[in-house]
Amino acid sequence: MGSIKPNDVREVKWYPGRLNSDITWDQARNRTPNQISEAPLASLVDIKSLSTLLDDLTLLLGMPTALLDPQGNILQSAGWQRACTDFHRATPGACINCTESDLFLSSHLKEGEFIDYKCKNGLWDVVTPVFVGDAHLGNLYCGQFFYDDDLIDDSFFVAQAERYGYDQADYLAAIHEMPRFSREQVRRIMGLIVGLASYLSHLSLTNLQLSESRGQMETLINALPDPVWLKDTEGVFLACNQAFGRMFGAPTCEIIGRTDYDFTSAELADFFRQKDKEAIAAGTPRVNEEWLIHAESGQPIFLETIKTPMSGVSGRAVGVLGIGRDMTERKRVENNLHLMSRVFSSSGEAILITDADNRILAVNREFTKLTGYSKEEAIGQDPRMLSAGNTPPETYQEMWAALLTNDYWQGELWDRRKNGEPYPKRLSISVVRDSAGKVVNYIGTFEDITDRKAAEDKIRFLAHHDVLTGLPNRFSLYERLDQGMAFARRFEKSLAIMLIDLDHFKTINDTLGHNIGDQLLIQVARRLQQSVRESDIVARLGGDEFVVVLSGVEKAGDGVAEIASKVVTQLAAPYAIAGAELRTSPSIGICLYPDDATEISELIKCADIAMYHAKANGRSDFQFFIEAMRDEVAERVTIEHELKIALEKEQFVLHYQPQIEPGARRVVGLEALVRWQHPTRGLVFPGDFIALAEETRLIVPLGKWVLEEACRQLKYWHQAGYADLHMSVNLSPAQFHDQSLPALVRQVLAKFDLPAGQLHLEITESMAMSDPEENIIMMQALADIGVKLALDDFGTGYSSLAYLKLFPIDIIKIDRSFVKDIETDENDAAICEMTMLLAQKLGKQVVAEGVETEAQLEFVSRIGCQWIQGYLFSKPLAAAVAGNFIQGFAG
Ligand SMILES: Nc1nc2c(ncn2[C@@H]2O[C@H](COP(=O)(O)O[C@H]3[C@@H](O)[C@H](n4cnc5c(=O)[nH]c(N)nc54)O[C@@H]3COP(=O)(O)O)[C@@H](O)[C@H]2O)c(=O)[nH]1
Repeated sequence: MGSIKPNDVREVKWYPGRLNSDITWDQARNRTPNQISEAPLASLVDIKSLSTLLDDLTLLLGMPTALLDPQGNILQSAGWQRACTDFHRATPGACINCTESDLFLSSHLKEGEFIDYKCKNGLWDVVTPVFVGDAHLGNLYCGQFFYDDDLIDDSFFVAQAERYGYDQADYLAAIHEMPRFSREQVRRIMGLIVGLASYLSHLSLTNLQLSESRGQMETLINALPDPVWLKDTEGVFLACNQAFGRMFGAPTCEIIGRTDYDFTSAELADFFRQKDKEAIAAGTPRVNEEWLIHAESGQPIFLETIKTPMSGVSGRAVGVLGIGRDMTERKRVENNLHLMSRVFSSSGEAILITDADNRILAVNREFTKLTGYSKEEAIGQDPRMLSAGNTPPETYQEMWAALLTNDYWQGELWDRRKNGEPYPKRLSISVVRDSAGKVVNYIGTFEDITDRKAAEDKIRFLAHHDVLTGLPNRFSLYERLDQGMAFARRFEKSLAIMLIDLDHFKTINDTLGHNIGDQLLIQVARRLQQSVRESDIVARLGGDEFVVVLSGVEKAGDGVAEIASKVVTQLAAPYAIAGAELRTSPSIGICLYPDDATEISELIKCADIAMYHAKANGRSDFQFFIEAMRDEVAERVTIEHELKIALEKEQFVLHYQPQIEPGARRVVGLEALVRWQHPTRGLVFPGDFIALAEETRLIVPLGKWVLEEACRQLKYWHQAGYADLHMSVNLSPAQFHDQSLPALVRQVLAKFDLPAGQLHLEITESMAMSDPEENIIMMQALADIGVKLALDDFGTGYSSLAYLKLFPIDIIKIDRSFVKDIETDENDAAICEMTMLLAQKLGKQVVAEGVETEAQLEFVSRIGCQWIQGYLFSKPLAAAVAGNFIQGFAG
């Protein structure tokens, strides 16, 4: 050891103290500087906890101590204030110089070595390094002493005092008070300090290793895709990985220290807690299955967790380790498989699965039920075993082609059950391929379509046929007619279209019942079929309308009339139905394709017009369509239009035909008969427009006008002194069925203040019999008003006597067709007599219509007819003329 050379830090630095026994200063100086640890000491050791240790050590040693990092930053120190003295500490730059030298010195030391050196202030410091492995973590210092063999050169300290402006005396006194140690003492002290350094090295190393292994562990568990967590026995999270954090929707650092209750519903947290407790209580790993919502994805996940209880050193439970595995996909697959197997076994369709070589691998219950083959019988077989052998080979070719290109085929085949019974089936085949596109399986599903086919056939039949007669319906007729027309065009032939309507069928239906009507229609259909060739068409359009289409007709329509005549004869022959003999007759309209029309709808229209003419000409006959009829139709359209205008412009007038009581030679009443004062055609009679007005329902406003006008006129005559006169007004079917009729009658009677009994309302017999039970209600409503009801055209409408008794009618008008030939036709005379007898029996008044001759008058008077209406006395007269007639007749 040399003497102290003051002032120069560097010099001070190069004044070597003594290294520990094995190393010389020069040796230390020539070493490679220590590598500085990247891990700061403060992160490896709890520096604060060293504070007490250094304090105690300083007290014990009588020397200040300090722990510095490799850069010279003081991490912890004790006693330096005293040791350095206020003077030294107050010296700017002094410490820095010291630190620099410390750094240099210590960085060249190895673990376990120490070195002493004299500081700029002339005092000694000793330093030893702290290592972690080869890396230099920091230095432990102690110092600020003199060796006992130091010669204290006061001049050095005086110069120092001067240099730094210290009080010289004080400074020298302080210097002389500084501790003095023998080298042996310092060596021993340093043994302690080196030991402490070694302890810190080991502690740092341990902590570093611990932190490294923790880091590795974290990397490891964070790399796991499955959630992993650690809880204490209270359910507080001690650790978890990032997968777990994602599941709970929080970073791991926020989860640690908290519980399930902070992240899930209380119910779920209770469940987790319970399962944790069970695992801890069991002392062995427990597996649970849990559904929860994954916070990050928002999707429900199915988690299989293994909860392993953890024990401390003492063996006591300290917590539970949880490892979860997201089994959602597997669960979904499981569920799907379960579902598929249920679908397979409980499917209402038969299912068979084959391998790529078309050998049956599996069949379901429905397969066995449908085919009769058990699973055992079917497995291993080719599905051809099911074939009935009558499916065309093209069907199979088409099937395999579709499977090859589309992986799917659907179609209908004929198979045979095990018991030999053939049946039609609807089969769907799907091809299953592996990821390489190779066929693995064929899945066939099929059902027995016997019932469906039968239903389809039935529906097809019903769609094309009339249910009652089994004849082709309108739809089918049009289809066949279309084909027939094409055929006729090709072979230059004609078609004859006959539209057949049964005369008075409605009356038969209404009086004898629908059942009888239906029987009649069935028999008519059979007769029609028997009347023509099989190649001809017989169809029913609905109601009592039939169509017969004769094919292969020569251009001129030759032979059609003969067939039509035959049909009339056939249908007019009596029918035996329900033990009774029934009669009807047809009215037939005939047109020719292509002469009359080339469109189906137009042909039917032509036949209809012709049929209408056949009816108008007296029924039970046929009528060919002629071009002039088309004009009539056009005329009807014109009249309809003109009728509307006539109503608006009040072009109608009433004529009145007197009704006479011949014995008393007085006019008892008048019948109001409407006429149309047409602007160009003159006076038009009701026969030319009433039917059309009825069809178009214009009769309702017209009838209302007639009723009002007739009552107005009656009131006029009453006021003129003929208060006993009654007025007869005709009611059309449309008027009669209008529910507001009674109200209208009341209103009109009230308007003209007429006694109800002097208004007679005439309804035709056929109208009354069209729906007798329903009509009685309206008749009664009118009778209740007090008006009198007359049954017009009696004898023409097939009255049922039973109903006649029930009708609340007062008057019967014998139709003029019976009166006309009363003198010559015994039948007519008999009908008139019978009507009279019946009326007397029922207490009804009788009016004879159409009395034109004295003889007729004499006859009807003789049989007891009270009132007479006819040209013999007067034609219908305009109001003024009728007034004169009343006056003149009475006179
Ligand atoms: N709903 C309504 N129908 C009405 C109305 N006015 C008339 N009619 C109906 O028109 C039918 C024809 O009437 P019309 O041409 O006026 O003929 C009537 C008489 O002129 C005719 N008649 C009377 N006596 C004779 C006769 O001796 N010989 C002969 N050839 N004809 C005669 O009879 C018709 C009256 O018959 P009826 O009504 O049955 O008493 C007519 O039948 C009415 O139905 C109307 O306003 N509304």
